[in-house]
Amino acid sequence: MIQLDEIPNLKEISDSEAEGLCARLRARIIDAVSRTGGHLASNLGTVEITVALHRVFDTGRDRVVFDVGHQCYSHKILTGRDTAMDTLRTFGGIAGYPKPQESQDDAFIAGHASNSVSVALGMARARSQRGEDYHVIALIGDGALTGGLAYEGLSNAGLSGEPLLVILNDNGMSITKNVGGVAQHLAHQRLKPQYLQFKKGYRKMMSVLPGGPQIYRVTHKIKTAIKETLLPCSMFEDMGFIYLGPVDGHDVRGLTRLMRYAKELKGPVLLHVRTVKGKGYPPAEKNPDAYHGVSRFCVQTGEPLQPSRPSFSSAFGQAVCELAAEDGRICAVTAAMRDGTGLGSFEAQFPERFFDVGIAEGHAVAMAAGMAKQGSLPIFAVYSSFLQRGYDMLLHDVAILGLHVVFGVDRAGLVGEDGETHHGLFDVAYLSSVPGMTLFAPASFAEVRSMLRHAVRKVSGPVALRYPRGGESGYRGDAGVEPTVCLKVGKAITLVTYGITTGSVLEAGAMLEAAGYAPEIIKLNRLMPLDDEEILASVKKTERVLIAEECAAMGGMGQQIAAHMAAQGVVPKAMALCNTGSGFITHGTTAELRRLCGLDAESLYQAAVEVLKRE
Ligand SMILES: Cc1ncc(C[n+]2csc(CCOP(=O)(O)OP(=O)(O)O)c2C)c(N)n1
Ligand SMILES: CC(=O)[C@@H](O)[C@H](O)COP(=O)(O)O
Ligand SMILES: [Mg+2]
Repeated sequence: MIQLDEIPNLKEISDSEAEGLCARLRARIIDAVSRTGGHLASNLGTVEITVALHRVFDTGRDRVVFDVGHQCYSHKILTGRDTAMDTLRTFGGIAGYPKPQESQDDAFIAGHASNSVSVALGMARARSQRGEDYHVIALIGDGALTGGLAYEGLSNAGLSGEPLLVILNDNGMSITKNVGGVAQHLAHQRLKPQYLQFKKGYRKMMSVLPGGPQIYRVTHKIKTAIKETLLPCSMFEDMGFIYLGPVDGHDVRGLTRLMRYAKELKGPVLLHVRTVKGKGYPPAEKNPDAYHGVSRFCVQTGEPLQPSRPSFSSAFGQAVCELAAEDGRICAVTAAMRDGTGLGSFEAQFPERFFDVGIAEGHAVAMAAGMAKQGSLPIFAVYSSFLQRGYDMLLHDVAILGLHVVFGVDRAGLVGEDGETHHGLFDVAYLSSVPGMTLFAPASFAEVRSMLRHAVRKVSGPVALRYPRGGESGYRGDAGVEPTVCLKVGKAITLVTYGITTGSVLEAGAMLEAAGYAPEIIKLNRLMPLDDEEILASVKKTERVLIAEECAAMGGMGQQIAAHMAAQGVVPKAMALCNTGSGFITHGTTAELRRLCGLDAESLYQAAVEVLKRE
């Protein structure tokens, strides 16, 4: 029996050993994720695909590009990280996505969907250009295939002539049930097992018969002509791929043979496999959406060990429902993140006004622009890091016409265990660069409600609220929608903040008070258009300022306010800009990451004391 921490050369194991290995991998994933949390259902669904991949390819040399990468746990275990799985997504532990810095077997980073074919084709082109010899594989899910970027890659790869294997893992699910015409097209693809077997045998026979290759070329042309005229073929074949499938994605024997066959084909191949998301763990098979991303849970019952808590997302979703009940123009848009953005109750109450566009954020923004132009009032709830995909549409489709589209920018700031690809650190910069954009930063559930009401009813043009993952932290007020509010009058130093950082700044203010300083605390409610009159007046009084925010330094409010101060001739004796800096931030708990970035109360207190000491 193969032990996971002593994986032999997988090229030499037998089919039955491979099946036994799959069972142990599945048990290990359930055990490890039950204790650390992470992505469960997608990893259970890709065990056989991953074992077959490792039986056929050498991932230290061949390049496997995971799409989204949330399904990489089997791969990590098979590449020497079984023990490390106990540190999954913890600060200093292994990441929940592939990371080249972690292992030579991790070909590329991952986290955002639909890029894998493009990245893989790039690798294949570099291989050809450099005259090197290794295989390139992309593993992409049917959900990721609802993202337009995937078609850009497929369209270019199909006719590239580059040997490249795209494995399409089709489980009918994105996070929730998959949507759109692509899902329907995939469902229409039927397995032609006899045809597949015949094709393989015929090709093999022709490769050994005298004159066989010439005969094969002629008959292949005839076959293709017949297929293209008489038989429906998959869009992938039309794009230029050799299409294999769909086949059973849990038959590790068959998958191994097919991948060995595909490996020998000299061109772009698409292997379409059918899997069950959550395979092998009944609670996850029954509810793959609920077990897509999980916190720690009891293996026996499948129940989470921590109760779910109220969140900014649920506050947002509830506020949208209240507004929609009063205004029939309001509709809600999601890009495959219905539950993560709190829109589940909206879909239940207003199904005809709910639009899940799949993993297609750029399309979502452009569609919302079209809706707004024609009199609807679209509210697009989207994660900050995913909205990066729609930046051009924000400018081109929404802002130039000044259309009233409302954006619920969720997961703004540090998100925690998802790490670099998912932290929402750039939205302050990219949203405040959009002409005409109104940008609010609610710091409490109550402010989500009041700011959203204002955004829907009183603001014209593009308007966004940015709010964090999870719940409130230390501040529960409702400062309304005035640009700024003074939370505490003082004279020693001006502390400026907004959003989730308000809690830590209030704590740091109390620590300063206890140390004999009297800080003045001003909270920004509205970031854009910037109105910092109250801040400048305060800095003129205190002559010292610290601006704390949970976003990247570049393009943050600290830089914008500092520039405005300078332009107004307000020059403080000392200033500190506290933010997440100019790099990417690793994974860990948000508390650990805030300490790492100096955005926890103690760090902010120390930074303020430094400012106070400077003459
Ligand atoms: C650009 C982008 N938008 C949204 C997400 C959130 N997300 C992560 S996994 C997922 C569903 C992926 O579905 P699929 O590719 O079919 O993989 P499966 O989980 O079914 O294995 C989504 C929407 C993302 N990672 N990237
Ligand atoms: C893989 C992916 O992108 C999503 O599953 C993401 O991890 C969800 O993040 P939340 O847990 O913050 O909803
Ligand atoms: Mg899927």
